[in-house]
Amino acid sequence: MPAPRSTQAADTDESIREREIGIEQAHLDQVYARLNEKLAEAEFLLDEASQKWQAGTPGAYAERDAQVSAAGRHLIRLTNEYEDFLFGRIDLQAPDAPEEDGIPSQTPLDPDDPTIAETLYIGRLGVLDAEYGPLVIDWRAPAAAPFYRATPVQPGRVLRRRVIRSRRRRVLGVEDDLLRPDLEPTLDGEPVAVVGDGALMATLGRARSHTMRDIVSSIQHEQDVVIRAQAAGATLVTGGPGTGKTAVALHRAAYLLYHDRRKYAGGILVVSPTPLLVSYTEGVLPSLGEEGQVAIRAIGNLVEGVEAERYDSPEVVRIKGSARMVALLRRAARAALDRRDTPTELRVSAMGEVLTLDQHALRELRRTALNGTTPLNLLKPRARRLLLDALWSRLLRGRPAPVDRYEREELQRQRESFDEYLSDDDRFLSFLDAWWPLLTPRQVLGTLRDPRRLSRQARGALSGQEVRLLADSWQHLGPRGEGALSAHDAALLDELQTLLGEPPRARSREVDPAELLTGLDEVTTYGDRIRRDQEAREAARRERSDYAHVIVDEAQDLTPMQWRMVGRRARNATWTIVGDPAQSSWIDPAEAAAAMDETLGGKPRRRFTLTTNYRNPAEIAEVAARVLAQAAPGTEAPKAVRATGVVPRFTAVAAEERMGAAARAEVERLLAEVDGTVGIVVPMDRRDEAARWIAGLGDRAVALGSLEAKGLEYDATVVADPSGIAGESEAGLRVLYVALTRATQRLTVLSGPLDLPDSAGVPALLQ
Ligand SMILES: Nc1ncnc2c1ncn2[C@@H]1O[C@H](COP(=O)(O)OP(=O)(O)OP(=O)(O)O)[C@@H](O)[C@H]1O
Repeated sequence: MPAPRSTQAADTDESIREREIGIEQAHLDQVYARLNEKLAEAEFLLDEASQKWQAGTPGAYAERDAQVSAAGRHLIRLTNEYEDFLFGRIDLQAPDAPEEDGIPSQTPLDPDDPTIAETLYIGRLGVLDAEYGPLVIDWRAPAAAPFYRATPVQPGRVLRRRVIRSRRRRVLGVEDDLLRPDLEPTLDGEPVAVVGDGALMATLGRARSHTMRDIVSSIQHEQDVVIRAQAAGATLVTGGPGTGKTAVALHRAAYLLYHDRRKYAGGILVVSPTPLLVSYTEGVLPSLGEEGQVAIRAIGNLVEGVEAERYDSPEVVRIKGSARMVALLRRAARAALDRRDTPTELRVSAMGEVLTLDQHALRELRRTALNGTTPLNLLKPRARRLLLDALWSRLLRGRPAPVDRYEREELQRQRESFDEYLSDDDRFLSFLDAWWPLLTPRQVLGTLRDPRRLSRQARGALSGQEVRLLADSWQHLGPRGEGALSAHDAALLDELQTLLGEPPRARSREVDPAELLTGLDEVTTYGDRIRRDQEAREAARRERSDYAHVIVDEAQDLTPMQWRMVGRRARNATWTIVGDPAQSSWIDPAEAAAAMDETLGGKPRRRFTLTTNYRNPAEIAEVAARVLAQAAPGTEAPKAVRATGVVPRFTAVAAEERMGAAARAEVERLLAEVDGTVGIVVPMDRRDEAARWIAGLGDRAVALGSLEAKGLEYDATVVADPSGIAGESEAGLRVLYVALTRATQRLTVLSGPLDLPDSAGVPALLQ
């Protein structure tokens, strides 16, 4: 909160501002001079390393590559960070104790001393001057914490906090908060200057684009506590819309990497609900100097090779998401071994005899093989062994048992050559492949298109109506499961993958060392080197299935099946889980909460709540709260941090056919009123229609289905057909709450006759 301003007798506000900007400019110039030296150093290292190719030994190549890669990364970081590099300053009282383990004391020697004894600058990365003194402190370092944590109630040593706004190399402005105005702090014997109206409000008022910005210069106290919380077990964060959960989660990823890079080298996975939210948030981590170690994935794209392209109806989601699917899939996987062309008899000749296993015998063998929980594809060797045993018993049938050691040894030798002979026998081998086929998850899913088959696997788990809905949702799939899938299908595929196991892979080709050398020779330009480095990291990330830390955004929407899927990637991970039950579009939040609980197992949990809404002005938050009261009675809405004086507009059309024209007119009006983006949110089945309504209005305007709006925000939003959104499913009111909380400046609610608007155009749901 902005503190009262101290006055400076002789100077005008403007000249004080200019002078203070000049002071910060001088510091920034110093920082850039140092950064330039560092850049030159990184470039030199790159050059030097790339010239080492002549050294010729494998060791020299390895060393050269390591240097190229390290210097390249350093260079990327430096050039990335060149924008808006330095953003904060704190002026501190003298500490009561010296630093311990590099962490300065946060308590003052004398709380009533107005003298500023130390000044620290905070930026995106730490920069030391040539004498190793700190020119800029990394925002994640312990010494930077007071920049975020100090409040007038608990100022610690901070007398003045300054946010510095810069573009490229120019300081544009400063915004100060005086934490102890009662003391009238002094700097070098002069009263300290205080400029501006508070940095937070200036930030919140800025126009939004289609990508999220980092909040590194204005993280608030309660958010900072979460970002820096120790990552043991699971960190659970709840908070209403706009409280910064997504922003905090991403900054926490950057913080954890800074804090313990080695520990998190195993990678951090951020699970997001939609691809739209992934692309919206993707730029935040690079802006914080972190990207390589963090994978941000939509929940539907977590399974390698699967891109969720379809949406399921809420009724189908309810079935596919439920833990009841586990038993069904287990049965389906086993049943998939039996296909129309599965052989019903095995007939081979060995040792001069024809040996046969009939359908009954084969069925018994399969039952024995399936006993236990080993993944099916890994059971093929066991199936082979059981077949050989059974054939051997057939061969021995009627023969006398061996009587002495010599006969027993002879029999053993015969058995070995019997096994050897059949293991090479084409007939036996093609029988084995047909009788115990290696299955893919898609193949098993494909078998469930058949309602009769599905109904057999679903006995006791699903009702007849549920079986029909499920089978219908897969009718478009081909016989081997080929075709577009939904995010919920992806979780089923993942479950199947576990049930089936990875079929043994073809061995990778031996690499000719000469080929490697040619590859190195080709790496000539800086761009090549960086690209190769990035490709290698990308490949490593793709292969990764066990992360060191997993962050789940919009966790309230994960179904039990999705929790199982994410859990498989986090067996040894610590967690950060952020969400808001009042925004859940999953029909049974209690079942999902239980699934989360099971996934986390015995891991210790720490809970945090975020309470301030930084997105919606109070006027919009008030309208949303009316739906919250119905959607999640008893839930407290977060407190909006600002008001704009602009109340939401309610517009109603008398006939449904007029909805399109009215929506277009409203979007046009809002485009003229705000500088940034305008989103129109409609029920899921109207999103194509809505896209036509706003066709040609430019890329500042976007049409979204209700579920696609999750986590996103726009300068202005039109929520059309609110009762349509609320009626989409049993979770519809919560989805409407999400839709109503997307705007940073303006909101229009557009109703049709079915919304039963009153004379002021306010739909029944919001009256
Ligand atoms: N400390 C802050 N300083 C500046 N902006 C902030 C701060 N905290 C949050 N914001 C802004 O508020 C908006 C909402 O943040 P975010 O999307 O992280 O909230 P959320 O809790 O995830 O919301 P939802 O639950 O609706 O998805 C974003 O524009 C974010 O940049």
